[in-house]
Amino acid sequence: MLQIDVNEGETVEARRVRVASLVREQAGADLVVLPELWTTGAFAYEEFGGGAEPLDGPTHDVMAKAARDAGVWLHAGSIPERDPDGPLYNTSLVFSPSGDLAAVYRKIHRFGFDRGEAVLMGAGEDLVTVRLPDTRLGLATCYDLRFPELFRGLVDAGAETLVVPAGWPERRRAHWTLLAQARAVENQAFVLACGTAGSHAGVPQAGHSIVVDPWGEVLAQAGPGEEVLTVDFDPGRVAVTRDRFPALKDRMLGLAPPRR
Ligand SMILES: NC(=O)CCC(=O)C(=O)O
Repeated sequence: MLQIDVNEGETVEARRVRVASLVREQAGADLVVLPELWTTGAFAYEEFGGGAEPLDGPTHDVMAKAARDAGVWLHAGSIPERDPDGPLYNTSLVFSPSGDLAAVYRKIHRFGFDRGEAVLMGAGEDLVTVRLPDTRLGLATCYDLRFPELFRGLVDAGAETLVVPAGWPERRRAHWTLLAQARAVENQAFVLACGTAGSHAGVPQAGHSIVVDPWGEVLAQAGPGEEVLTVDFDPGRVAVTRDRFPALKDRMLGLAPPRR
């Protein structure tokens, strides 16, 4: 996971080139993950319009090439997407090792309540999973981490590794670690939660990207600054955990609401 520093002292163009080179350095990895809105910064609301790009825009092109050059699956984090026929979206892109766009996920839960992303961007409507050779990824973005029903939907669709690019603020770092572990334990899945470092629009970022296993153990956690967090895990542990402790099979679906 590449925990990118999103300070304002760097242009979007320079950051794209720098991040592409970091991706290339990961040749030999199976999967590389980037954070949410790392081009503009997740809280740089004024930059969303100017920084927005179509799905086949410059970030797509640079990241497709980086994935191909490195020969890795690449979750390229998210971009502010300009849909020619609609609003902006906070959209994640996943590339195969041959550089093909394998999946697109538009963030479903927008952050900001009555301001920021919540009013500037449209809400995605579709759950997205991606088949990799050894696991199925389930895609979510940042604030989505607070909504367990989204993750249950991904698990029902076969997800075993839940990938959460984020731009999580330092102020709520305790929630970040707790929620990443909760989503892993309740879904008996790996959680790869990749945040940003630095500060933008006056919002210090939490960093502390985290990898949690299906038993809720933290396999690796980054510090506060820019960092490449490398972790080795066996995706087969999901099936073993679900088999030995089959709590997911005890779900009681369709419970009736209380009578009064
Ligand atoms: N970019 C985001 O979705 C921020 C989410 C956040 O700050 C929170 O859930 O807390």
